[in-house]
Amino acid sequence: MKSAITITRPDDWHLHLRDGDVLKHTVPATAQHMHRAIIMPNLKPPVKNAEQALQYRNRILAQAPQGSQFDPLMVLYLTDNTTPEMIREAAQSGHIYAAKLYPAGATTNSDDGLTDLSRLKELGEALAENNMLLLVHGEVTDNHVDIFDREKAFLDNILADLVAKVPNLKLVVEHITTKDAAEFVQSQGDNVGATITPQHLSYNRNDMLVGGIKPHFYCLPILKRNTHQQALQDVVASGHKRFFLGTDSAPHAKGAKENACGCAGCYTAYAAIELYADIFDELGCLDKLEAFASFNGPDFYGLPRNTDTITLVNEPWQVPAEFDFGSDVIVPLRATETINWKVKS
Ligand SMILES: NC(=O)N[C@@H](CC(=O)O)C(=O)O
Ligand SMILES: [Zn+2]
Ligand SMILES: [Zn+2]
Repeated sequence: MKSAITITRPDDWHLHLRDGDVLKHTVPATAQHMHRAIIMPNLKPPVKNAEQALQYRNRILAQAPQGSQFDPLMVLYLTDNTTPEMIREAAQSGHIYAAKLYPAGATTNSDDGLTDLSRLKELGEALAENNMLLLVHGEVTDNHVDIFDREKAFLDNILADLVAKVPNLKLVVEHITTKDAAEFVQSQGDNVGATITPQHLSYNRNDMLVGGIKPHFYCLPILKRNTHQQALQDVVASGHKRFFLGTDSAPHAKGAKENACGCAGCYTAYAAIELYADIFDELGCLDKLEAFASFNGPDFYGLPRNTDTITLVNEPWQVPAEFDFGSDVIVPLRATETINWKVKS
């Protein structure tokens, strides 16, 4: 068994930092080991234009630890009022790399998301022209579509068509959860990639539902059956270069998770790279960790790879039961459990 592994410094290509006082906690958690992170714009209210994105970026940078090189890569939230001109302005700002599609109603703070998906062609063309990516929360929201089928329905009914209509658009299917999504991305050309979270690699819906309902496993898209989990594990173990690290770390206060109507999202940023190292180790593919965490993301985005390294050592440690975020208490994924890998400081 390996006792240490040194990899190029990773980045997180899908992260929720939230806003306000919690930035004091969320920003250092990610900045401790990640150089860059794609910052999700689903605030209340959302980050809808370049000016709001740059202001949000400054609030994030104000909380980065002294001497940190942390670079928040900002994202525009697409609404029914987003115009190609707004996309151009965002591109010119120098800090906004992508726009995010939240089908209205699909997930946390998506109410202002796009309702008229026929506009995707026009918006996608504007993004491609400005060298920006489209990031998608890939689930349909139709009431009659079962929650476990919503990702596949989105690929079949919306995404396949968009890729065909705007083939030069770089597009990331975020936080994929199904064999269908893994196959969809593999079947596409170089402009379609995907992020995979620690929770979707580690768990399936039995973990969430057998023996009692466990709200800290509830995230969107929802955990699927074990055959889908297996397909995600297989694709990372294969080392496919269009799949990369995106934690989707999405903290919600303990009381909002342990609730009659609990919020969707798992908090993983406290140990992001360690969680993935644990999973890859268990899958017997630690040799694939560096590309997944540190090469595939920047290569897909067309950004330089990081040049420094981090070292992970095999030193088991126990995850706290809770993190104190000032006025909120956050229960992390794998609370009280043991993680085998630790970044050497
Ligand atoms: N993944 C989640 O379950 N929740 C995310 C939103 C999202 O990424 O869909 C959040 O912002 O809480
Ligand atoms: Zn999402
Ligand atoms: Zn997310």
